[in-house]
Amino acid sequence: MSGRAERGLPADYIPPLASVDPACFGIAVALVDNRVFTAGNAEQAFSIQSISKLFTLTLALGMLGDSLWRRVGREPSGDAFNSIVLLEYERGIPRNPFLNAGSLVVADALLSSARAPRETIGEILRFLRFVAEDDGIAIDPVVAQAEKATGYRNAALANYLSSFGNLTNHPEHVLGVYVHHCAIAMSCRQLAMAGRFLAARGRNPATGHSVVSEERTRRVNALMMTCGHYDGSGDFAFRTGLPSKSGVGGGILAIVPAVASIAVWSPGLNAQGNSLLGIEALDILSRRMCWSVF
Ligand SMILES: NC(=O)CC[C@H](N)C(=O)O
Repeated sequence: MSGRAERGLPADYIPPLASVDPACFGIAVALVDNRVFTAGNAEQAFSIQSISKLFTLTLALGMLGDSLWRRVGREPSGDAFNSIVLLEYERGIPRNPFLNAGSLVVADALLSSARAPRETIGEILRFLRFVAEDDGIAIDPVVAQAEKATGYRNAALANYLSSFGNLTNHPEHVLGVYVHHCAIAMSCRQLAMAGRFLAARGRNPATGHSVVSEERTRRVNALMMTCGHYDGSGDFAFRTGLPSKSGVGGGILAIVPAVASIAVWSPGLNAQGNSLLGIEALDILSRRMCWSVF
């Protein structure tokens, strides 16, 4: 098999992602007993892309509670992450909050409870720094700018949502928030640390402080299991038995409830836009450690 076939190809529709070295591979495992294990390029920051959507969802649920579910569904779509077709059939209510359309609604909800896009972006970044206990986490402005300049499909989704009355802010502002949270750069170590509250029943296991309620982590984990890998979610659940969220930067955050938060990164993607080697690694790890929740 060629290297290309083994590793997949990095995303190229967001130009800076195409130039990331496909040979990179990193993994970090943060256990709820506070031990952290890393291997490979675990300290190198990469574009977390759609992994950011689980953090914006957590924040939005904290601010709006269950009223968010009037504007976005909780069902897997079986469609690509940037698909527009279902939106027409379902009258502007995205199937789930991890599809691009769904997370545009989540970004809109966050924007409505702040005053300006800049403030909302700052809030998302502060939340990530807080849960990861790491002030070094930042947005990559080159990635944000590139996605803004080339994101015609996301612009179409935002405008379409507006036509159904499911955005309350101007689509430009919602897209601004969206591309910036997708452009957050984090290492596997930082990401694994940030995911600990999902493994530790809503608490930071190091400090014992509550981040969100236990019930909310159960719900976010359930959505990750059913929708976290888009039209690859069923296969990922079948192989690993773990709630998990992928991004087109090649990162995956997987949660072993009550045990660990795992971040893995390899930029080459499979046909569904999920990290090919990342899935492979989580499959092996989950089986060897008997970490499937089933
Ligand atoms: N699956 C992803 O990571 C997609 C996120 C990317 N920012 C996009 O909107 O296309």
